[in-house]
Amino acid sequence: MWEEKKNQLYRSFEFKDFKEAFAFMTKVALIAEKMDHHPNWTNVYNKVEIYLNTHDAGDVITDKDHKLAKAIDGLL
Ligand SMILES: C[C@H](O)[C@H](O)[C@H]1CNC2=NC(N)=NC(=O)C2=N1
Repeated sequence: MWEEKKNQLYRSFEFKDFKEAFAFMTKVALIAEKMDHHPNWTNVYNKVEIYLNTHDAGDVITDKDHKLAKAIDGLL
Protein backbone atom coordinates (compact mmCIF):
# COMPACT_ATOMS: atom_id res chain seq x y z
CA MET A 1 0.00 0.00 0.00
CA TRP A 2 1.04 3.59 -0.59
CA GLU A 3 2.31 5.54 2.40
CA GLU A 4 2.63 9.28 2.80
CA LYS A 5 6.23 10.11 3.63
CA LYS A 6 7.71 13.62 3.64
CA ASN A 7 5.33 15.10 1.05
CA GLN A 8 5.60 12.03 -1.15
CA LEU A 9 3.46 8.99 -1.84
CA TYR A 10 5.75 5.99 -1.38
CA ARG A 11 5.33 2.35 -2.27
CA SER A 12 7.77 -0.50 -2.57
CA PHE A 13 7.30 -3.37 -5.04
CA GLU A 14 9.07 -6.73 -5.16
CA PHE A 15 9.22 -9.02 -8.18
CA LYS A 16 10.61 -12.45 -9.01
CA ASP A 17 13.71 -11.07 -10.70
CA PHE A 18 15.12 -8.06 -12.55
CA LYS A 19 13.31 -8.93 -15.77
CA GLU A 20 9.93 -8.75 -14.05
CA ALA A 21 10.84 -5.55 -12.22
CA PHE A 22 11.99 -3.87 -15.41
CA ALA A 23 8.89 -5.00 -17.32
CA PHE A 24 6.81 -3.32 -14.59
CA MET A 25 8.91 -0.15 -14.84
CA THR A 26 8.41 -0.08 -18.61
CA LYS A 27 4.63 -0.21 -18.14
CA VAL A 28 4.78 2.51 -15.48
CA ALA A 29 6.92 4.66 -17.78
CA LEU A 30 4.35 4.44 -20.59
CA ILE A 31 1.52 5.41 -18.24
CA ALA A 32 3.58 8.25 -16.76
CA GLU A 33 4.35 9.62 -20.19
CA LYS A 34 0.68 9.45 -21.19
CA MET A 35 -0.30 11.28 -17.98
CA ASP A 36 2.63 13.70 -18.28
CA HIS A 37 3.37 12.89 -14.67
CA HIS A 38 6.57 11.06 -13.87
CA PRO A 39 7.78 9.08 -10.86
CA ASN A 40 10.91 9.38 -8.80
CA TRP A 41 12.04 5.82 -8.40
CA THR A 42 14.85 3.42 -7.66
CA ASN A 43 15.44 -0.12 -8.82
CA VAL A 44 17.79 -2.66 -7.30
CA TYR A 45 17.51 -6.08 -8.96
CA ASN A 46 13.95 -7.24 -8.19
CA LYS A 47 12.91 -4.27 -6.07
CA VAL A 48 11.32 -1.05 -7.27
CA GLU A 49 10.63 1.88 -4.94
CA ILE A 50 8.42 4.70 -6.17
CA TYR A 51 8.08 8.19 -4.70
CA LEU A 52 5.37 10.42 -6.14
CA ASN A 53 4.92 14.14 -5.78
CA THR A 54 4.34 17.12 -8.04
CA HIS A 55 7.35 19.34 -8.54
CA ASP A 56 5.29 21.91 -10.50
CA ALA A 57 3.25 22.45 -7.32
CA GLY A 58 6.35 22.80 -5.11
CA ASP A 59 7.05 19.14 -4.38
CA VAL A 60 3.80 18.31 -2.66
CA ILE A 61 1.31 15.49 -3.17
CA THR A 62 -1.49 16.44 -5.54
CA ASP A 63 -4.39 14.70 -7.23
CA LYS A 64 -2.01 13.85 -10.11
CA ASP A 65 0.04 11.71 -7.72
CA HIS A 66 -3.02 9.89 -6.41
CA LYS A 67 -4.16 9.26 -10.01
CA LEU A 68 -0.76 7.91 -11.04
CA ALA A 69 -0.58 5.73 -7.90
CA LYS A 70 -3.99 4.28 -8.75
CA ALA A 71 -2.96 3.62 -12.36
CA ILE A 72 0.22 1.87 -11.15
CA ASP A 73 -1.82 -0.30 -8.79
CA GLY A 74 -3.96 -1.24 -11.79
CA LEU A 75 -0.91 -2.94 -13.35
CA LEU A 76 -0.55 -5.45 -10.51
C1 LIG B 1 6.46 20.29 -18.54
C2 LIG B 1 5.85 19.06 -17.92
O1 LIG B 1 4.51 18.95 -18.26
C3 LIG B 1 5.96 19.09 -16.43
O2 LIG B 1 7.29 19.33 -16.02
C4 LIG B 1 5.42 17.84 -15.76
C5 LIG B 1 6.13 16.59 -16.19
N1 LIG B 1 6.07 15.54 -15.22
C6 LIG B 1 5.90 15.79 -13.93
N2 LIG B 1 6.01 14.83 -13.02
C7 LIG B 1 5.90 15.07 -11.71
N3 LIG B 1 6.03 14.08 -10.85
N4 LIG B 1 5.65 16.30 -11.28
C8 LIG B 1 5.49 17.34 -12.09
O3 LIG B 1 5.26 18.46 -11.63
C9 LIG B 1 5.60 17.10 -13.49
N5 LIG B 1 5.45 18.05 -14.36
